Amino acid sequence: MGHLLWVKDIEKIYGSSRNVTKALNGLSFCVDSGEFVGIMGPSGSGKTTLLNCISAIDTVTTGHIYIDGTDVTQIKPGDIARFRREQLGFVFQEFSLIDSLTAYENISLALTINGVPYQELRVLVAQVADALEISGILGKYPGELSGGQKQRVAAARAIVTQPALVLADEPTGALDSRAARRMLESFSDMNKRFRTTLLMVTHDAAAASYCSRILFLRDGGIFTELRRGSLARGAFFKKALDVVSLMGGDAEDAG
Ligand SMILES: Nc1ncnc2c1ncn2[C@@H]1O[C@H](COP(=O)(O)OP(=O)(O)OP(=O)(O)O)[C@@H](O)[C@H]1O
Repeated sequence: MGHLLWVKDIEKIYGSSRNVTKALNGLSFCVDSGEFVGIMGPSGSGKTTLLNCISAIDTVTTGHIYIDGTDVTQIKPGDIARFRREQLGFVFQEFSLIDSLTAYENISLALTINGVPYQELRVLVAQVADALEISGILGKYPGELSGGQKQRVAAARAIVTQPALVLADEPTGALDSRAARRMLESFSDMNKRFRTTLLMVTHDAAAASYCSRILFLRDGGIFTELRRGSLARGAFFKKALDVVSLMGGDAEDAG
């Protein structure tokens, strides 16, 4: 099949006969291994619904979603948690770290659950901590970290299991612009260094300009897509802004 993620003709309909919302409307696209793909689109265009369907948090009404050849829509309920733990990494706007665990423990938790031997676990955590420049704060608790540090710990936790795909939903939404930039540089670095495949929902064209490709959703379908190619980030940002304004959004915020 060749593609790491293949979203094939999905529809997601919420509600019953009198109050129906088609959140996703015949949506199809592919992501290759090693891509860093941004998802943009106005509020209500289906971005979160899409991430929820890809991660089997929600079910599609029709269609199929393949991750590394496995049809997510056909996974038995009892196998979903394991599939998520082994194949996916998540980064959310609100960090979702466990406050009673140190940064090190937060990052290594999934490895412990997966039964990774202690020595191997130490090496894996050290490697991602180094890449995300958080080696010096691994002993701290989330309450002792800045927003940007917390988000880099969350990113380390997402990639330490070497998942097929990392899903990020507004990962810079709660960060100031400097911390956001650093986080996005970390994502870019993770993408290049570990060949991590990333799918990132964002309202922010500047954040999306770190991606190699941006998919623009409207009314639950693909409005258009942009490829960065050899463009400098600034030029890609301008192209993304043009699409945002064409879609009727605001220059700073497509939502
Ligand atoms: N649980 C639900 N029940 C009914 N309708 C829903 C539900 N979740 C989402 N929707 C509807 O589906 C559509 C897509 O919503 P979704 O949250 O995916 O959009 P979004 O692009 O992520 O928006 P935002 O940028 O505001 O987060 C919207 O019209 C929304 O009202």
